[in-house]
Amino acid sequence: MSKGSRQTDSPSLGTGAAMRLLARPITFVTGNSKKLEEVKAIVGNSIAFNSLKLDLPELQGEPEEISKGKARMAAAKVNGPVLVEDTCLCFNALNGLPGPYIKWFLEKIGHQGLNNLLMAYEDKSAYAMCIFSLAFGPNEEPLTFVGKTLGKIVPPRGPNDFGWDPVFQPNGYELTYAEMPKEEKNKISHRSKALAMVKSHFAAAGYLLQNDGQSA
Ligand SMILES: O=P(O)(O)OP(=O)(O)OP(=O)(O)OC[C@H]1O[C@@H](n2cnc3c(O)ncnc32)[C@H](O)[C@@H]1O
Ligand SMILES: [Mg+2]
Repeated sequence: MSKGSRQTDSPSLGTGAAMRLLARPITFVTGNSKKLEEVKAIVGNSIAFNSLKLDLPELQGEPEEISKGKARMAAAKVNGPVLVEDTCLCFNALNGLPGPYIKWFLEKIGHQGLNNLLMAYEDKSAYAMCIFSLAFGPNEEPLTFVGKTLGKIVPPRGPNDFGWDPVFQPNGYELTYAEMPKEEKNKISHRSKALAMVKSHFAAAGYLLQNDGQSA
C-alpha cells in the first residue's frame, strides 16, 4: 500500500489535508451515472459535493496508481479539489485480473465471457474493489481510500442495470449484487466501504463540506 492510502480495515485518520478543503467545494468526477447514483445514495447529506460528468482516459497500472492518476487529471480539469474513484473486479484464480481492466473485458466479452474466463479453474472467488482518490490540485499527492467486498463469479442473475452486478455474488449472500435491493448492496458494497473511509476522513476534521449547487 502506498503513501497516503487508507484501507477499510486500518482507519488511521489524518486531519491536516481535509482542513484545507474548507474554503472550496469538492467535485466528484465520473462519466458513470450509476456510480454517481450510488455515491449520492450512500453519502446522503454527510458530504456535500458537486458532480461533473466527464469520461477521463482509462489508465493502466496498479489500481491505486490508476485512481491517483485519475484524480490528478480530474483536478487539472476542474482546477480545484476533486474526488474520483476507480473500480476493479479481481478474480483470484487470475491473480487479480481483470482488475482495473474490467470495463473493457465486460464491454468485449460480456457476463458469459467473464464466467468463461474462469471455466478452467475450480476457484471462482473474486473481489470487488473501489479506490477513491481525493486530490486538492493536479500537482499534489492524492489521498486514497480503499474498499473491498469478497465474493464469487456466478452465471448472470438479476437485472442488467449496472456493469458486472449480475455476475458478482458477495460472500454470505445467495443473491448477486444485481438481485439485491439497492439499499442492501449499498450497505455491503466495495463502494460503501471505501466511502465510509472518506466520510471518516472528513468527519475527523470536524466539519461538513458545502457544495455550490453546481452539478452536471
Ligand atoms: O468515469 P469513471 O468513474 O471512470 O466510470 P467508468 O464507468 O469508466 O468506471 P471504471 O473506469 O471505474 O471501470 C469500472 C467498470 O466496472 C463497472 N462498475 C463500476 N462499479 C460497479 C458496480 O458497483 N457494480 C457493477 N459494475 C460496476 C463500470 O460500469 C465499468 O465498466
Ligand atoms: Mg473509467
